Amino acid sequence: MAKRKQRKAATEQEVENHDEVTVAAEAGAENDGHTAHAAEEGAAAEEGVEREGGGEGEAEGEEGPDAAARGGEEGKEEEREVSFDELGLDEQLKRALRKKGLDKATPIQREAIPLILEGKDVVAKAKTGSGKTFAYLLPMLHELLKLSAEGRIRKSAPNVFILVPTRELCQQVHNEASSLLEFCTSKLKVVQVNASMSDKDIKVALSGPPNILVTTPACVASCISKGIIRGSSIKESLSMMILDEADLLLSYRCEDDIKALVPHIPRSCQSILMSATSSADIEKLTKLLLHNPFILTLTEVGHAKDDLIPKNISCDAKDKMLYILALLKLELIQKKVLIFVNSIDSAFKLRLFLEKAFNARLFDYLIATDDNKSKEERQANKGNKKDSRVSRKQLQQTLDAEFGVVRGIDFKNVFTVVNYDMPPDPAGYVHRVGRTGRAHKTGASISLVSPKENGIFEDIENMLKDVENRDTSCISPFPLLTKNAVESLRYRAQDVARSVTTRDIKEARRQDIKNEILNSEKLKAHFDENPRDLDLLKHDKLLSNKEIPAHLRDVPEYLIDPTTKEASNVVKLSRAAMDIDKPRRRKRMGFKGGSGRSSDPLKTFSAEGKSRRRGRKERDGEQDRRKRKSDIPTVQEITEPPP
Ligand SMILES: Nc1ncnc2c1ncn2[C@@H]1O[C@H](COP(=O)(O)OP(=O)(O)OP(=O)(O)O)[C@@H](O)[C@H]1O
Repeated sequence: MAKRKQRKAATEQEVENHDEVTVAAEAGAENDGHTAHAAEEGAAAEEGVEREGGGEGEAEGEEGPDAAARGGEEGKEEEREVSFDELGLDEQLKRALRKKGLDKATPIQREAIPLILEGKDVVAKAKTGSGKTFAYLLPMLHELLKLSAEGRIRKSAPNVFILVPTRELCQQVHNEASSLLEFCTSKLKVVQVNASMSDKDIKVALSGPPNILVTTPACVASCISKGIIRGSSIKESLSMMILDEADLLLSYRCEDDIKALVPHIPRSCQSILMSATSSADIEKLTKLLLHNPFILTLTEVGHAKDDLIPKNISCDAKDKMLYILALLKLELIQKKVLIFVNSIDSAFKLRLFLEKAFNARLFDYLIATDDNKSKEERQANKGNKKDSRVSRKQLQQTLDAEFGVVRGIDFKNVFTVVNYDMPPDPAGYVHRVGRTGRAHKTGASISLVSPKENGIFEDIENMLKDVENRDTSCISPFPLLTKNAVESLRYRAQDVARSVTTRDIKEARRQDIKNEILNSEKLKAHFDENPRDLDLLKHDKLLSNKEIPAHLRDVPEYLIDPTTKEASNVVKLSRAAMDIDKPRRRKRMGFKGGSGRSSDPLKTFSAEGKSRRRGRKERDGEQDRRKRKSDIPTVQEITEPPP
């Protein structure tokens, strides 16, 4: 009841404050919540909300305006902190949250959890890093714990499907759910299955069956078509379906797979859609899956306003290596650093360049790609119908490679995102910079902008101005890097860059694919049956293994200009203020080095495979020791998944 009063008050505030509900005002819609979010969501959602209001009486009628208030009043709501204890969650979950050190709900959690607990279908849109995963996991687990306590769990198929676009996200969501369940005494089972697993492994994972299945639409559709999951069992058991990163699902060509699932979803199933950006795809999915959904839109969708400091540096395209070297070598940006480039070859090239420039193979820097989508999509669209199956397969692989490792992934404690290459569109920028400034944390982003990229830079600036309702630029020039500092490194950068040849890049890619193959679960059976293949693969020769030129290893003191030294000291001081270098804190923040090395790449920045680590154990130990001694910045890269 108190909750209803609170919502009612918010509604009244909103009615007085028309201009905050910009979408409704622009659409010329009436001043109520239904129209406010319906205007953004399109006719389907509007109809949905109206049906909800009309069909379920007065209480439901109150919900609509509430939605608009939540969407438009986020600035005010942000100040009202709500602890998890106030949200009526199961005691076991509250304890789990306490153990994880989480106390206050983020705005999306504060708004979405009560709605989901009320049993509503919900479309929730909130910026990247706003805590959407717990916003659905917590109420979902609450419901399952309740059913379990009452002995009402149906057991012919999973009770909950969580569908995400990529296998990396499967793993991440699975880990998040497990991290909560490990503190619960009631035994609920969560599993993740994805297309890289063999049918046999999938069957084993699904035996039981688990309560919660985290998977991709393609994988669940394939399980149904192969009879691994029976449609009739889904109808009997499924009580909730969640689509996370829903704005990306359809760009992964998942529409047909989702459609194949629809006939098996029982009418009583509660559906939740989570998204970082608004798009026509969300509307399509809403129509396809949800009944009378409650649309929850938190403003500043996709952009962190107070918790992210965006900067830019103008430079020639050919000088980008020089600039990135200057930024990292002179320690002008805060670690951890996630560097985006626009192609896999560029990622390898930059990795080899930084490895040689830093003379190290461990990593505080992570290089990621995310660009090929538009190019591949264009190609796929060009193809005729006959080719469409092949294109789709190729596209899927490419898309996995580009977004799988980046969009939606919660890289722990990334402080700085660097756009070494500018993203192809503003949405790409939102997803990239969203890897920092997550939850209640701050972060920074730095974009290296060449004259050719001025167009996209302006588009991004305009988008940010619109989001923040400002006239002036939101991205300001990066102040810490002087011309002198850059020039002092030019010779060295050119020398190292020249030493990275096309052959080196090919070799690095080959090595990477080799490691993926060696670590592939899917190929394990093949290697067991064909040990000679494994042997050949293990012992093939390196194409090139050049030493790093000794004179490029360290920047002599006299080369660093005083202003840069000062800037570097400022960064170091703030690093010290954040306690990053204290061993315990480093460990908590997922930095490598020291004991207790974790193998979770999402937490540690390590993307190394198991056997590679085993094989290099000794050398790694030596490198760790060296790293602890001198805190050498280190490099690693994310590239494509195994074929
Ligand atoms: N209430 C909270 N307090 C502090 N940290 C939180 C809270 N909720 C979630 N987090 C942490 O915030 C980070 C971001 O959460 P999450 O990945 O759910 O964001 P998201 O909104 O799904 O982002 P994206 O759209 O990029 O996927 C995670 O590391 C998570 O553990």
